[in-house]
Amino acid sequence: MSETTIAFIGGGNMARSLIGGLIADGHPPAALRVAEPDTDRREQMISDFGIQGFEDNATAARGADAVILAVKPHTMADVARDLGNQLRDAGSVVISIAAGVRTTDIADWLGGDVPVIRAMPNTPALVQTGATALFAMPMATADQRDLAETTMRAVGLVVWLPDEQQMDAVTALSGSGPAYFFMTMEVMQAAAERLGLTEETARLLTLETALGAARMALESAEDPATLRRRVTSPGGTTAAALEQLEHADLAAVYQRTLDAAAARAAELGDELGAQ
Ligand SMILES: NC(=O)C1=CN([C@@H]2O[C@H](COP(=O)(O)OP(=O)(O)OC[C@H]3O[C@@H](n4cnc5c(N)ncnc54)[C@H](O)[C@@H]3O)[C@@H](O)[C@H]2O)C=CC1
Ligand SMILES: O=C(O)[C@@H]1CCC=N1
Repeated sequence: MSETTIAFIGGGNMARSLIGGLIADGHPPAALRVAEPDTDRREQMISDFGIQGFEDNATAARGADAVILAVKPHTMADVARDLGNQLRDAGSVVISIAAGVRTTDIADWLGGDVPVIRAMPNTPALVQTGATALFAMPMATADQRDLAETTMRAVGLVVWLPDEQQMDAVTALSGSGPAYFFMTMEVMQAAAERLGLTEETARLLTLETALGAARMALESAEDPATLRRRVTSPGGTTAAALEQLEHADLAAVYQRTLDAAAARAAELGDELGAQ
C-alpha cells in the first residue's frame, strides 16, 4: 500500500486490530498515528507497532490523509466537535468505525460540510481476514471512497452498502460476529474437555476445525448446507449431534442474537443522534 498517512483517534481494541493488519500488509508504521489518552495503552501501541503516538487528537489528525474515528459511540460527539474546525479545513477523509452512530450526526458534530464515511470492520482485521462494510455520504468524492476502500481492503474483505440503515444488520453480523464464533469455540472446547480430552488437544482440534470449516465454505463451490450434509452419515454421529442443535432451535437463537445486536445499533444511533 502507498504511504497514505492514517491517524486513528482512539487506540483501543479495534484500532489495534486495524493497525496490526495494516502493518502486516506492508503499510509503513511511520505513516500510522494513534491518538490515545490512556498513557499505558498509547505507549504499548508505540512499542508494539513502531507507530507515532499522541495524547492529543488534533495533533495526531493534523495533515493526515485519512482520520479514523475509533472511539466508543458515546465519546464520538465530543471528539468530532473538538476536531471539526481542523478536519473541515484539512480535507482529510473522515472514517468512523463506531457502531450505530450515523454519518449525518457525525457531519453535524464536525460542523457541516464534511463527507463522512462510515465503516464497520471486525477484529480479525488484525490477521488480515477482516470483513468491513462501508457507506459514504453522497457528497464523498470518488477519491475519498477509494482511499477508505483501499485502507480497509488491506486488512480483508470490503463491501459497499447502498443504504446506511443496512449498517445495523452488518454490525450484528460481521461487526459483532467474531464474538459469536469465539463463544462457540469456547463452549465446544469445554464440552470436549468434559468428554476426556486434554485442554490443549481440545483447543487445537476446536480451532483447526473452525478454520477448516470456514475455509472450506469459502473456497468450495457448494453452499454450507451441502457441505454439512456431506459430513452427516445417515444414522451416524453427526446426525445424532445435529439433532441436538435442531432441538435447541439454533435458527431461532441466531435470529434473536442478530436482532438484538441490530436493535442495539439502531438504539445507539437514535440515542446519540439526539445529542
Ligand atoms: N471491538 C470491535 O470488535 C469493534 C468495534 N467497533 C467500534 O470501534 C470503536 C472502538 O471500539 P473498541 O476499540 O472496541 O473500544 P475500546 O474501548 O477498546 O477503544 C476506545 C479507545 O478510545 C480511547 N478514548 C477514550 N476517549 C477518547 C478521546 N476523547 N479521544 C481519543 N481516544 C479516546 C480509549 O482510551 C480507548 O483506548 C467503537 O465505536 C466500536 O463501536 C467497530 C467494529 C468492531
Ligand atoms: O460491541 C460493540 O458494540 C462493537 C461493535 C461491533 C463489535 N463490537
